Amino acid sequence: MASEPYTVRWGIMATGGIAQTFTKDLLTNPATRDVHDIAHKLVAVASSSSKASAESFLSKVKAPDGVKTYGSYAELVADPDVDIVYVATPHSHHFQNAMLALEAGKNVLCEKAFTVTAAQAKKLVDKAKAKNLFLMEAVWTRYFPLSVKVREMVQSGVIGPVYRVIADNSFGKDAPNGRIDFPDEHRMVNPDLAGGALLDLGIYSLTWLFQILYHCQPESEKEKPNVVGAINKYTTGADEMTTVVVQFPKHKSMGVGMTCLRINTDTDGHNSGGPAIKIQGPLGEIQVMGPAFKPLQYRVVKSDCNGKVEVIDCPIPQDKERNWGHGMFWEADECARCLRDGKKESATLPLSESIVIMEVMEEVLKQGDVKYPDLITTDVYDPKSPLNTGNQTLESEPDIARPMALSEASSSRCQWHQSTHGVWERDIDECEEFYRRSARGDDGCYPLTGFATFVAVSTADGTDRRIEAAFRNAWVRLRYEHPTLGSHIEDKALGGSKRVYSSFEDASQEEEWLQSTFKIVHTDSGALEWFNNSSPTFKTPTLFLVKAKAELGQTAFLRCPHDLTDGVGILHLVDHLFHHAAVAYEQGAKYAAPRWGEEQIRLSPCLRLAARIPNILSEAQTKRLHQIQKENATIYTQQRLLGLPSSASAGSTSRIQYLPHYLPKDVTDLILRGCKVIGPGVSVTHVFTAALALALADMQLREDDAYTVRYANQSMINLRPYCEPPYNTSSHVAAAYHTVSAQALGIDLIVPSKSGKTKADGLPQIATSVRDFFKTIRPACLEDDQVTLSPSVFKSITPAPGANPHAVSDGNFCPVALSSVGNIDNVRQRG
Ligand SMILES: NC(=O)C1=CN([C@@H]2O[C@H](COP(=O)(O)OP(=O)(O)OC[C@H]3O[C@@H](n4cnc5c(N)ncnc54)[C@H](OP(=O)(O)O)[C@@H]3O)[C@@H](O)[C@H]2O)C=CC1
Ligand SMILES: O=C1OC[C@@H](O)[C@H](O)[C@H]1O
Repeated sequence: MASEPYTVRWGIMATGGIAQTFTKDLLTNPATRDVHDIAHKLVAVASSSSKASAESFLSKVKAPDGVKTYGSYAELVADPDVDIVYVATPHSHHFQNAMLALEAGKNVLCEKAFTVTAAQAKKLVDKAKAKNLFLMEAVWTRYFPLSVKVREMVQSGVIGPVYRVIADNSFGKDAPNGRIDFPDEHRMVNPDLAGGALLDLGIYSLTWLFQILYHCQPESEKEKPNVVGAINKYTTGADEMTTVVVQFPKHKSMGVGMTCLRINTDTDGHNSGGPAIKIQGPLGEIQVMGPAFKPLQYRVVKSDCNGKVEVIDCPIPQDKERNWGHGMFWEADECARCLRDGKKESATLPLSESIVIMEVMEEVLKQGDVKYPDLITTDVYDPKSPLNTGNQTLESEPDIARPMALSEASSSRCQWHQSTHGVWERDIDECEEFYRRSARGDDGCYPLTGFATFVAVSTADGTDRRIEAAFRNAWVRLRYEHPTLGSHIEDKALGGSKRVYSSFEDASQEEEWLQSTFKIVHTDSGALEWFNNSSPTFKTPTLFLVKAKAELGQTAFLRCPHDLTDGVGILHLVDHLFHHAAVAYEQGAKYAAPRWGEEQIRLSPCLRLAARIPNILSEAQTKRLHQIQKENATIYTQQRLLGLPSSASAGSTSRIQYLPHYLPKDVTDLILRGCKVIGPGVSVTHVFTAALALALADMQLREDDAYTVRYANQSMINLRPYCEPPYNTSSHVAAAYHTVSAQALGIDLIVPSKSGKTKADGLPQIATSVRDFFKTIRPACLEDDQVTLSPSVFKSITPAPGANPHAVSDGNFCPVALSSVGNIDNVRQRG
């Protein structure tokens, strides 16, 4: 009678996609793949989000009764019934999670990519050795009988010495507008989760290069490769297309490994394009049909075969009772046999080989300038890392969903914290990054300006000096009240950007700041003319007090980088400035100077934090984002779009020109009454947007026949009211708290024919459509999509690093938008 199989007791860490697939494989009957010497038992599963997730996981995988569920990874690794932990979290988490299990004395099977850096991989290996535990990277493909057979053929010299291996593992996820069809938060493209083509998919191309060119080298001749890599980066900063050349000079061999998120290895889904992997020797080649991670067929093409290609199918055995079989059970079987035989690593993928592969990937990412955040690249183990805890504390065991948990984790980097004495810093968010990258090269920043003109009532001697002194004091006070005005963005040493604020330690520092940011300007032209034609570029918030010879009044121009405030915010700041100036003017020499060093408590957080936007979208939100992006794509692509014809901008200078329009009260009243006549809820903004579209239609070239054009635009939404207190108040107006609507507005208009009407028409109907659109995008609450999707929307329109955001790709089309700050009376609260 055959002896009882050796049974391994598994603990599953995480409840995502691959954890389910793997566990379903574990639950298949080994006899269905002709395995009788070992068996698997599922004893526990843990979710870092909640115990409920672990419970729902069990029903999804149709687990037998009696499997334990945990709401934290820490509890799983402490379970004495677990022999081995399968780590099925994103790459970003592998080092901390695997270490958590090893430290607790558990054997570990860790999903690929093993870690984010080679140093992390080495630390795991050292820990496993020190604790005498089994550790293996879950590169399941290596354990396919197909892989075993191909390695055997190579080693037996069927095609002679292998000189070259070419392998590709690419996913066709190209999407409109330069996007890739994964939300930016998805682990495939999100740098916070170590996303990118190489670590996720390219690793399989490297698996083929390595299992043939490196693994099959005799031990005594093992040669690490030279590495050359090329990377195209995606807007998130992760790699979207990567090619790796590994060269083994002593063995006269080379491998080319490719991966991409825009094109498919297998164009038609039937492998008509040929093999994903070609293993080439002088006597022929072995072709492996893709996908590289789950190959089901290989072909042997001998140089003397006269067109007779040997084709071998290797289907994955199915457990008919469970109606399942994916191919991950073979790596699980390997773990079981190693544990049974007391082996601490798998000979099929030795740990030293996993480390060399990590070194290769790290080198390629370095050559391509892909950088991951410190939190996930550190090789210092921290059991309390949010990567281990999901930011839950075991004591309270809150049952919170993942989005908030991660938001907390990454938000810790977005929180202001003191870095050195008197200096505070925090990471920036997507909104700030958008404005930062949208700056034109010749401007210091993406500028935003608020200004107001005033007339001094007094003509007494010294009034002018008193006004100057009042504005100077008011400017200092404004910065003290809104210290973020004294901050700037800079690059972090290890990638990414941060906002930095330095307080003043003495009067000379305050004076130095005033010298560079408070400017009195005397001009012979008008103030606005000076602004349009002569105002200098600036990098940090600057106040220009302009005295125009020909004008009675003076004008204060407050200029800020747009990453630091928004349209509504700058008006509030101007309002506050004038309030302080009035008080300082009144008080004269008695006006109290601020006490620096205590203002930092008023530093404003980024929008993501102020509105408590989760870092990860829920499944439903992701779906909605996708849906909206699809709808937007049709809005922007299915019609001729309305813009300024190139002739309209002929002769214009590159400087933005501000043109004031003063409407007398009777005209304003007429417009307001007209809005009401059009329909309930129709506002000036709606009517002006409609009028803008019509004016543009009037400017289009007339053709013999009338034709349809589309006015398309995404409008700005003020999110300040939806931020948490106190960020919803005017105490935090030195912060960009607005967003671009997720949905695009698309309105079709008719450009009349040459012989038709003189003007395009339909204003009431267009204004009503604009009103309806604005209704749909107005956030109902903090949890509204417009708030939650805001970072994703900003990310999707952020220019790629190094790209010129102002380059016009279509000379005939220059989009036009109307930005409205609404009723200014709402802003003027301070008199
Ligand atoms: N071998 C293979 O064929 C495949 C391997 N993989 C690998 O498996 C790993 C996981 O991939 P996959 O299952 O597709 O990913 P999923 O996003 O579907 O699942 C990941 C799981 O990790 C846990 N997790 C913990 N922290 C986070 C976080 N901050 N963000 C997201 N998830 C978190 C979650 O489980 P919980 O909330 O329960 O803790 C989540 O469900 C990756 O390393 C990937 O490379 C993926 C697909 C195929
Ligand atoms: O390991 C993997 O293989 C299959 C892919 O679908 C997945 O993205 C990747 O993680």
